[in-house]
Amino acid sequence: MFHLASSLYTQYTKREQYNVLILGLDNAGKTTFLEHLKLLYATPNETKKTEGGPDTTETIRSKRILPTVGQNVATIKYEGTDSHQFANINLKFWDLGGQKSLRSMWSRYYKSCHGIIFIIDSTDTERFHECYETLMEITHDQSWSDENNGFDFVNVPILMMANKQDLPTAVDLISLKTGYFIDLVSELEATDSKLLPVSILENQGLRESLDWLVTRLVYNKANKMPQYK
Ligand SMILES: Nc1nc2c(ncn2[C@@H]2O[C@H](COP(=O)(O)OP(=O)(O)OP(=O)(O)O)[C@@H](O)[C@H]2O)c(=O)[nH]1
Ligand SMILES: [Mg+2]
Repeated sequence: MFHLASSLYTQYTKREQYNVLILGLDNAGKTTFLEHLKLLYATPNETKKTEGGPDTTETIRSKRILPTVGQNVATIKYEGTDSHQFANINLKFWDLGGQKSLRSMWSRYYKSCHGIIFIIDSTDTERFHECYETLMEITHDQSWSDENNGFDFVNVPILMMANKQDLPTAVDLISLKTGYFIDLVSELEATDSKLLPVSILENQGLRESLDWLVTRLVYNKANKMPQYK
């Protein structure tokens, strides 16, 4: 009885926290994305920002973002587009360096993550195959295997963001799905995944992307319990 009461108390007074990894090749836009999120959403210790908020695009453009060596971490208070849905959720993001020599470090974070955001530079057609191979390595990594649960494959939702859609050379979503990434779409069929077009720099599609991810994180709770903070 005490356990039941205490777990109900926790559920109603604490926020759920989900850990999300931001992965992708170097120059995809991962750190730019994290910087945008920090401007778009309040942090757990802040109150809600003023109506309208800062102009994220101009603020981000004025920042000099260097290639990441190591990690950037930030936690935000999630607010869905529909404010009644999914209240009391924190998202903790890890933005990891995407250079080839740094990718072997990613798997250390898989066990503790609840979801993955994989960012693709939609203009970098020469490296689409590398994107595909990198995603396949992530989903088949042995760190996911868990004898207790019988998993030997990725068991968290994967949101792929086809970034830099503001540029004229960007490949659009349909062409990506039916052309360059057709194998990817069929390989990931059984996985909880989605490919969405975005422009991080222009702040296009970011809230919608997070809404999809949060819905899936909550749906996957039975496999990966959130932390309560
Ligand atoms: N045009 C355009 N440029 C973008 C967009 N998002 C990011 N960039 C640019 O892409 C470049 C790389 O961005 P980063 O955020 O540093 O990329 P990263 O994925 O963190 O790279 P690593 O840290 O090396 O793994 C920067 O010059 C950004 O301004 C976008 O939506 N549109
Ligand atoms: Mg970076």
